[in-house]
Amino acid sequence: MNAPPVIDMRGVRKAFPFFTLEAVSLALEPGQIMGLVGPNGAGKSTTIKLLMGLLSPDAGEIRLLGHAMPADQAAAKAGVGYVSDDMRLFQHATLQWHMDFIAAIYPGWDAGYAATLLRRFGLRAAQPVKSLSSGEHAKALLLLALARRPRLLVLDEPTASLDPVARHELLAEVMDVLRDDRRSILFSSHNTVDVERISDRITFIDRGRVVAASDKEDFLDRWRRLQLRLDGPLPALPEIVACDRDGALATVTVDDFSDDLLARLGASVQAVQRMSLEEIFVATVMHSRQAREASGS
Ligand SMILES: Nc1ncnc2c1ncn2[C@@H]1O[C@H](COP(=O)(O)OP(=O)(O)OP(=O)(O)O)[C@@H](O)[C@H]1O
Repeated sequence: MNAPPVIDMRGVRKAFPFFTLEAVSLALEPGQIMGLVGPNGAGKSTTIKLLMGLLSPDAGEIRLLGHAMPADQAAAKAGVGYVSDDMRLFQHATLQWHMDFIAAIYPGWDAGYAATLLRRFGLRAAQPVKSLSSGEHAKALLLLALARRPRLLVLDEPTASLDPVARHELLAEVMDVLRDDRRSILFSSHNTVDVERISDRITFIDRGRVVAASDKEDFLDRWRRLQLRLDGPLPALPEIVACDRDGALATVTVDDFSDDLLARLGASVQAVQRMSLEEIFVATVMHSRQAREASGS
């Protein structure tokens, strides 16, 4: 029998006075890492707070490790390590105090791994939390979540306050977690380089809606930027997402690229370029905004 999804959100809606998260569905299988990517204010943190039972949905269903949320959140959270950048530790206590506190609550606490992470992250257990820099604070939160060895890690913008070296170390640790193929990770970011590096699944979200969701490799395989020389108008093909034309020369962005598409373009193709996840993200968001503006939604 297949293991149930670790995250299963269906048709979730949450309305705030100036923002609505609408029809959000997410599914994450055991052993996978999903990047939830969106611009500022897209609804990433709101989605994660709904998933963690910190907000109640107006509509839709949420299951976390098989438990209905928010009703069964105590059972679900025993298996989830959650870190967000608005979390605060006890300012006057040391990191060691926090490690002892978490170890007393969670039976899965791995003291050896915590000691390894302390060294790797360059943290000192005896240091009071109030004297940590913001990057050290972020690393301390991650250490406390990782060393519990949870089945699911939920990381809201885990690399936002880290320098490039610390980001690299953190992502290496995160990937290490997945050596155990029953563990899974959901992390949100607007850093597409990080997401491209470590994700299996990617969900793009913009203005409260999921605008694309796919395996990372599918995204990278499907999208291309074409340099064309055209004699007449560009044919209206469904794969064309954007076109920047200057006389006979055009740069065309396409989704669902194929050799057959090249034949249907009826143009002289000067170059076919693969696109980075960042370019795909920007093209997807701009295309979805144009479609929404055209339909008035
Ligand atoms: N408790 C709340 N009450 C009212 N509005 C809220 C509340 N929480 C979030 N919002 C609004 O919901 C929208 C989405 O916020 P959210 O924090 O989910 O975005 P985000 O994608 O995580 O953004 P960022 O990358 O900037 O952190 C924003 O416009 C925000 O103002």
